[in-house]
Amino acid sequence: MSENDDDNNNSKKKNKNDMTLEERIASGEFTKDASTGPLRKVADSIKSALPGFKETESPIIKALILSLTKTQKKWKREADSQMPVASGDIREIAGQPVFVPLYKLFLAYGEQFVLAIGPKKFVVVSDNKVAKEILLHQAKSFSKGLLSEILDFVMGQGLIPANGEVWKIRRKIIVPALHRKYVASMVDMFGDCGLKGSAQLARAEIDGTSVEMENFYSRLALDIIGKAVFNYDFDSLKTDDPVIKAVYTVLREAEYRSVTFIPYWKVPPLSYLVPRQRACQEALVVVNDTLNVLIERCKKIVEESDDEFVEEYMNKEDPSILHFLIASGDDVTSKQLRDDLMTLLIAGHETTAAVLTWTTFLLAKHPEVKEKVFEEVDRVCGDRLPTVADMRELKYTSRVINESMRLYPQPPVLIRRAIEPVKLGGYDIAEGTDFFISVWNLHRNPRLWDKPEEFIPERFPVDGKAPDEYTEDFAYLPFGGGQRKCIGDQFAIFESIVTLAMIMRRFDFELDPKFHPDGECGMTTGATIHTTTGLHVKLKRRNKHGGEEMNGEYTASTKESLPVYKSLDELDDIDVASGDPHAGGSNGTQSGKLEDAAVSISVAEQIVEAEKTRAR
Ligand code: HEM
Repeated sequence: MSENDDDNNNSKKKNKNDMTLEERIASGEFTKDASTGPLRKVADSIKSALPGFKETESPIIKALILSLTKTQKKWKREADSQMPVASGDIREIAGQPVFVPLYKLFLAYGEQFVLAIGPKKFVVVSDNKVAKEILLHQAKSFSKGLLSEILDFVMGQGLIPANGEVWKIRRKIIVPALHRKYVASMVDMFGDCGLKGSAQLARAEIDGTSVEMENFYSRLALDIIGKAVFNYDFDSLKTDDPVIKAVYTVLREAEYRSVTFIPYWKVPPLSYLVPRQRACQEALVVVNDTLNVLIERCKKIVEESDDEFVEEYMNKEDPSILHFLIASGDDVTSKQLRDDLMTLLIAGHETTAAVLTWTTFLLAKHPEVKEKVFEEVDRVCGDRLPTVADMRELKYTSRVINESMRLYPQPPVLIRRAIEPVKLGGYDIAEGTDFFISVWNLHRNPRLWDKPEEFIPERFPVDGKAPDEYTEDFAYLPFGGGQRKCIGDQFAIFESIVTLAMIMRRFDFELDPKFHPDGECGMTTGATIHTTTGLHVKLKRRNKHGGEEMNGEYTASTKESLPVYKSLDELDDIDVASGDPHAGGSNGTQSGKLEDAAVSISVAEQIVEAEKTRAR
């Protein structure tokens, strides 16, 4: 090859490197038939080498062309029985939320294709019938695969990553804990937390400052799930304590690992040498210490109580899932119990926070929908906290949440691995194949949805059944489907309805143009979809129908000098060196707070030391 050829190739490569994924799809790079392309090229070059070849009488040339055409057709038939392959390099999916390029590739390749990134291969599924096969009919042939590997450090054998017998046994034990009476009792707790949250928002409204709602919902959901799972009051709306910091460090690490392609943390020295890995290990110690103390405390209470364990058992003072599990006589190691609690904490926290964030974003962008929600919450809830009975009446609000989960599913992709050979959508699949079921693609597939990109809560009529995987034939999977379906779906829906109703009963809101000049907030992903900018809204008190009681509550709460909470990033600056777990202002005497949080504090102090060393 001459130097000129080299230069030409380089410049071609450079141009390709500069192209966006859309331009590369449009250029046909991905859709060219790789199996027949070379033969077509040979046939074409013979034809162009013989300008008058149509007229040629040469039987040899004719036979050659005929033979090439036949082989080309045979190869094409064979290629059609293979799944299309989108091969590329990591550029196609790095640096952006993974579900975005997967959607573009789905439009180019169809509803089932292989994504080959370097040595890794995944089958990407955007077809509801295939999703139904994987999740429902052939569920036993699939494990959580990569997800189990990614989440092992934090969830161990918890319900989300567990497989086989462990999963079967734990699911049977945990599901009864979320019984009807439990979920109903949680509605009151959601209301109490919503009230605290509203007070926080009222303060910002009076001050005229905008509120970053993604942070707000994350903290509110953490407070709720802490109480619901192990009766621990994080009180994160008011304080920034070391346990909260540790929980967020672990959560962020779980998200980071789920989007990082090279699992360097598996290399033993790196898990200690890389600062973020060391911080994660230390945070895990804090979280585990806290969980151990909670487990021991709960065991003691159960031992001392003479409650009889019956179906739908619930302790009035402590209705938590942990209390149910211990009272049920669940004979399990502390490690397994910790894995279960940690899994419930993570599963129930960021998901609900993300649903509330994106619902608020969509409502801010659609004032006509917002007005309808205002009308409904005013009419149904009046000036009292929402009740379980209201859940059936707040129909339009529910549909708004249903539609928000269609446009922004949390998580946007489900992960599976075939543990034996399977047949799917006419293709033979080998054991060990990894799958991405793109819920994002399913929820926006133009074959399955009318105007898929538009926010139309009315697509799910209020007088019809609430949409789920069965009403929509697996085209709608906000909580997954089949045997691994979410166990907290009802809990999460009620939590979202109550929180939204409480906030919207009290406040109107719009995007703060200072932070969202283009009306957008960007997307980035870990396990759930986050915004890139935060969700900054300006609040305006609603007093159209506000009765005395609510106005009273509003004034009383705003009199208290509530601290405006830190952003999640600012958690890194929290001063835990003082050893005061409630340095943010709380006196640490609320129900459920650990008296002996000192166990964690000493470890937290070490974290601070480690960070200081790192900063130096
Ligand atoms: C809006 C909030 C929530 C959303 C969108 C959501 C979504 C999901 C999805 C899609 C799955 C299936 C994952 C898969 O098939 O790979 C799942 C599983 C699970 N979810 Fe949720 N979830 C939410 C809230 C909760 C809550 C509040 C809890 C607990 C209190 C919870 C506990 C779980 C557990 C334990 C599993 C694993 C079930 C199993 O594999 O057997 N989730 N969730």
